[in-house]
Amino acid sequence: MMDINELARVDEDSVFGGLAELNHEQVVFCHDQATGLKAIIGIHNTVLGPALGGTRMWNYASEKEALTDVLRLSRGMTYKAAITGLNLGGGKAVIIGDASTMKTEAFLRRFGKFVESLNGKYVTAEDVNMKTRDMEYISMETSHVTGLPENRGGGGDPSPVTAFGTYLGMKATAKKVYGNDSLTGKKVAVQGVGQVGMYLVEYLKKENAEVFISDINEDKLKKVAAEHGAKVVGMDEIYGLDVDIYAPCALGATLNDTTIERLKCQIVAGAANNQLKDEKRHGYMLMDKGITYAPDFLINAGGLINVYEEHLGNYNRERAYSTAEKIYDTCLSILNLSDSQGISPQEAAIQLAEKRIADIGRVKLSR
Ligand SMILES: NC(=O)c1ccc[n+]([C@@H]2O[C@H](COP(=O)([O-])OP(=O)(O)OC[C@H]3O[C@@H](n4cnc5c(N)ncnc54)[C@H](O)[C@@H]3O)[C@@H](O)[C@H]2O)c1
Repeated sequence: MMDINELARVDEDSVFGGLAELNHEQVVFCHDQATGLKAIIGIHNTVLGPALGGTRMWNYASEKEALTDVLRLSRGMTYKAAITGLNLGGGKAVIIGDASTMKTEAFLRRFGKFVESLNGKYVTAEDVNMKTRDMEYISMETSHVTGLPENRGGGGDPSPVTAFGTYLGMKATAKKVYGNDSLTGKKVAVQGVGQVGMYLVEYLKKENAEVFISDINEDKLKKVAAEHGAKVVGMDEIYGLDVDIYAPCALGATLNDTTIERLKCQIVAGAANNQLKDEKRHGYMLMDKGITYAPDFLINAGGLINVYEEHLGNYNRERAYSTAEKIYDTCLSILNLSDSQGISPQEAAIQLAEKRIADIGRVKLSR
């Protein structure tokens, strides 16, 4: 299989090149003149189950950029579900446009009709710029939707479960690196104190870690600093801090040539998706610096676990937390595999995920 970073180099005009190289099953282009809807649904793999993944609405600079995003994101969902032991495939949708002006009821319901036309092969949920209210409109046209509000039988905000899983992944990595998983007295730099970051800070402070935070949003910084006694640092300063753990909880690609050079930590463990700018190269660059990386798609899987619980029916938050607890053991076994095989933790995680898909795929074909 081609390295994900090769995707950007696939022939500009070759849509099928991108699909074939990342092994996508199907990509659906949705267009509706009346509402102005332009969406792409990427179905990467459905061997383990229906392709569940959120819908992201973004003002993409080009259609090519939107396609690249949906291909990368849907592939990530396949691995996230597989490594977490869920019976789900990987999918994602992107809607091209301005979320602040275009999301009318008709627009969202038209998108719901497209989701419905796939007969459950793709199940949607929230992602960037999509809220539980939007899911309610989508649900008026399709039952293949999760992330509904709690008063509609849904699982509500998945962020606390994501933060819990990330915290356990961080502890498992500490166990591997320091021989015990206590974070007491450890210095942890949390980049981004949004929905996930603020809950993560709460877990860390409860365990008496020393927490440093950065964010572009001054109000969030003030609130989290006041509530949990975290120390505010500059947006750029966070990379060079003398800390034990760096937890990226804002955007992707913050682990790159420039930032890795500056890191002084022994562990990177955070919730952001696609933290490694170049999955392969930067995974190994961290290893060469002696920094242990907790694979992002594994330790941030709490949110997917939460919507999976909802998808199964009779949503039960306790069950979601108890499934998320398994992230600790899975993370440790991946770090051990990475050690024994001399490969990066990200590569080890992808290997394990692909093995589960292959094994279960054979079971499904057997008589
Ligand atoms: N919410 C979930 O359940 C969930 C699940 C899996 C993965 N994730 C990933 O975790 C990350 C955080 O998700 P969230 O739901 O907390 O999002 P959010 O939008 O609530 O929080 C992100 C925070 O990062 C801040 N930020 C943006 N750029 C920054 C920068 N350069 N430096 C410092 N802070 C910056 C924002 O101001 C915001 O407060 C995202 O990458 C998301 O894809 C979230």
